[in-house]
Amino acid sequence: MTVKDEFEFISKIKPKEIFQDNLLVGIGDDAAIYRPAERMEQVACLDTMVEGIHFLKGLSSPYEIGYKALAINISDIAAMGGIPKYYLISIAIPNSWSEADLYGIYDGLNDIAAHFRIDLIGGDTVGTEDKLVISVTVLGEVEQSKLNLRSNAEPGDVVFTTGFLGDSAAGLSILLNENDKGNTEDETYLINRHKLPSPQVMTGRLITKLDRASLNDISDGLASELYEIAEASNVSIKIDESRIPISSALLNFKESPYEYALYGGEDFELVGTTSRDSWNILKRECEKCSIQITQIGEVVSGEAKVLLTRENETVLLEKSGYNHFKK
Ligand SMILES: Nc1ncnc2c1ncn2[C@@H]1O[C@H](COP(=O)(O)OP(=O)(O)O)[C@@H](O)[C@H]1O
Ligand SMILES: Cc1ncc(C[n+]2csc(CCOP(=O)(O)OP(=O)(O)O)c2C)c(N)n1
Ligand SMILES: [Mg+2]
Ligand SMILES: [Mg+2]
Ligand SMILES: [Mg+2]
Repeated sequence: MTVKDEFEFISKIKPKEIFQDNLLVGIGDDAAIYRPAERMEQVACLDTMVEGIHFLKGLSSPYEIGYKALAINISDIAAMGGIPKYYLISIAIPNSWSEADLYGIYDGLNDIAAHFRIDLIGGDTVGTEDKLVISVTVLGEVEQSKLNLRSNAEPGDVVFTTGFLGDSAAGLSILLNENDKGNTEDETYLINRHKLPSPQVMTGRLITKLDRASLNDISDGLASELYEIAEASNVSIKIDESRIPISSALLNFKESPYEYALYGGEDFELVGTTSRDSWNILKRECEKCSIQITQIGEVVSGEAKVLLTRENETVLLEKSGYNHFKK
């Protein structure tokens, strides 16, 4: 690794500002200690990004890699309706990465951490011979008995999603396939949707206030996330393709954008279900906060499956999406 001194490196990446009052011991001892808030459940998640699998060094800057590594984890906390509070980083660094690259990664981490007011409380730094690997753990809190589980869907529910879907996959396709990348405003928008996701914490918090909701963040693609909800809840989900929210940039990029929206992944938007009454409340609350949220279908009783209506024809949606071991 190109870091000259592990201890100097750690002292340089130690945050200058602490956001959470309940942090008792941060970076600098054997482990961090924080005091959990009363009447809240603790929520924890970990996702890893691997060079060559989740990003390519030539196509994403260190800043973007750091930013996304934390964003995708905050997104999992959002999918539990939680408030992200603390994070830990494990980073394995090969020789081909310079010290400046590493500080770039931490600049990206710091920016999104400051936005959500979450504190870096620890981690681990090791050298490796091959590719850079960055693992992030995020810890957060959510109100007791208000858990937005994948198993919470019930027949009669409205199926909804936030934001636009498919943009990230289109951005990746531009990055991988086009010689002149990001020449137009649309291309720049799509590439940024891929590199700098916006975890939907505020929407997750609004959903936590509802009586009951099932919720997932979209990392592997809409189809895959819907199947997870259908299987965990043992219900059928019916969606209408024409209701899937597609950005004008994606429409301009691709005549048939739905493949990206259904199977592309890495949107880091939320998809979920809730009762019709709660949906009306949620829609109003989102409108007040200028959050885009769209009904795309409904839950019906029946075996665990996902049905797609396309031009008046209803078909079984292919259970496909990103899978690390099926290429
Ligand atoms: N290697 C592992 N060891 C233990 N638990 C794991 C491992 N990989 C995934 N999990 C757990 O399996 C569940 C599903 O993981 P994953 O599909 O990666 O979720 P997500 O798509 O929301 O990031 C989560 O509860 C996660 O913590
Ligand atoms: C170079 C490159 N190739 C392909 C992809 C696409 N890709 C990689 S991982 C992934 C799915 C999400 O990652 P995963 O590790 O499965 O996240 P999780 O579901 O655990 O949140 C996708 C769509 C990419 N981002 N970069
Ligand atoms: Mg995961
Ligand atoms: Mg998830
Ligand atoms: Mg995830």
